[in-house]
Amino acid sequence: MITTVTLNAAIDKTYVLSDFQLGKVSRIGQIHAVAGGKGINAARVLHQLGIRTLATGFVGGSNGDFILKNLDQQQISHDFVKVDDESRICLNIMNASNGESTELLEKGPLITEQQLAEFRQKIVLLGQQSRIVIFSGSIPAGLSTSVYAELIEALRKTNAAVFLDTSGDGLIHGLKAAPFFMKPNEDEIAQLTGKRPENETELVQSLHQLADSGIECASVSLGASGSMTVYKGTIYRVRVPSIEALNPVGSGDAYVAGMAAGIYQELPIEDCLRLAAACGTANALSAHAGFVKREDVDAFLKQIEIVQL
Ligand SMILES: Nc1ncnc2c1ncn2[C@@H]1O[C@H](COP(=O)(O)OP(=O)(O)OP(=O)(O)O)[C@@H](O)[C@H]1O
Ligand SMILES: O=P(O)(O)OC[C@@]1(O)O[C@H](CO)[C@@H](O)[C@@H]1O
Repeated sequence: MITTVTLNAAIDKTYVLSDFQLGKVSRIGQIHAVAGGKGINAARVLHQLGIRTLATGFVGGSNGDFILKNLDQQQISHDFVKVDDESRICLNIMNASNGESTELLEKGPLITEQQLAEFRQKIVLLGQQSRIVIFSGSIPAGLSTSVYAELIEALRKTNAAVFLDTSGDGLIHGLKAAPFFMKPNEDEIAQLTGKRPENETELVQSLHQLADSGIECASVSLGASGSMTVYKGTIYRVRVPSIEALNPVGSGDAYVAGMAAGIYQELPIEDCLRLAAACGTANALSAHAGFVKREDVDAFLKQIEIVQL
């Protein structure tokens, strides 16, 4: 089983507008609301790939009830700690006239020490039953920025391989706990190494820097330009087909899910990278974050180019 952790679960609301202008009244055409947050998105993609998955983390209030009901409707197994405060809403405003998306992300509920202790116990039990545990997304109020590092340490006594996909101080602390896999984007690699890579040579240097700090596998995702990965000291450059992206929000989560699915199925590393990239690209074809169609993934698998540098 693969367990995904979403400490800051959300209702992901997407408004599709024919033309969005700041400072003007807009009436919404299409509305879509779904259980979200990065770990839940990854769980949905894993489920769509047919991998046994369980989603955990914290949910609260009526938004939390919506999230659990929506996961049930999608037949995604879950085991969340319930909190008193309200889970957040993350709003994505899609401007159909130019394809731009604007994200408004609430900070999420307050988590108490006691609720964190309950979660710590749960994740260790789930870690014992999982081959992979994926930690994704922002850290809700009340929790320290070292929470991912602490939870990764708690999982050390299990055999689960840990994936970490977050940003800011949580990412910087998390790196010190040496997860098996990380997927920073270009902004996040700059937070980790202190320098934004300006070209491929600098990107390679940044990846070697991550490997030197004890990460077995790290991918920097580059949106439509694909990704670059270091695995056991070797660098892989992955290029993706050019597509008419509808909504790339959640492509990073789909990439992480594809990578986890590959490692879970013990595929060779190049096939893991192919599956990760195909899932990321397939997600960009969907209007909603964390959705892929199996036929799109299969079609893209044949079009991904990988070279060892
Ligand atoms: N426009 C696109 N065209 C083709 N593939 C894409 C596109 N956008 C994303 N991808 C695929 O998805 C992967 C991850 O995307 P991206 O780099 O945007 O992640 P991210 O910044 O973490 O996204 P998010 O935080 O919204 O989940 C890319 O490496 C690529 O394989
Ligand atoms: O605030 P976080 O946890 O960093 O990001 C939350 C979020 O923007 O990420 C997903 C896309 O990757 C969305 O489903 C969700 O709304």
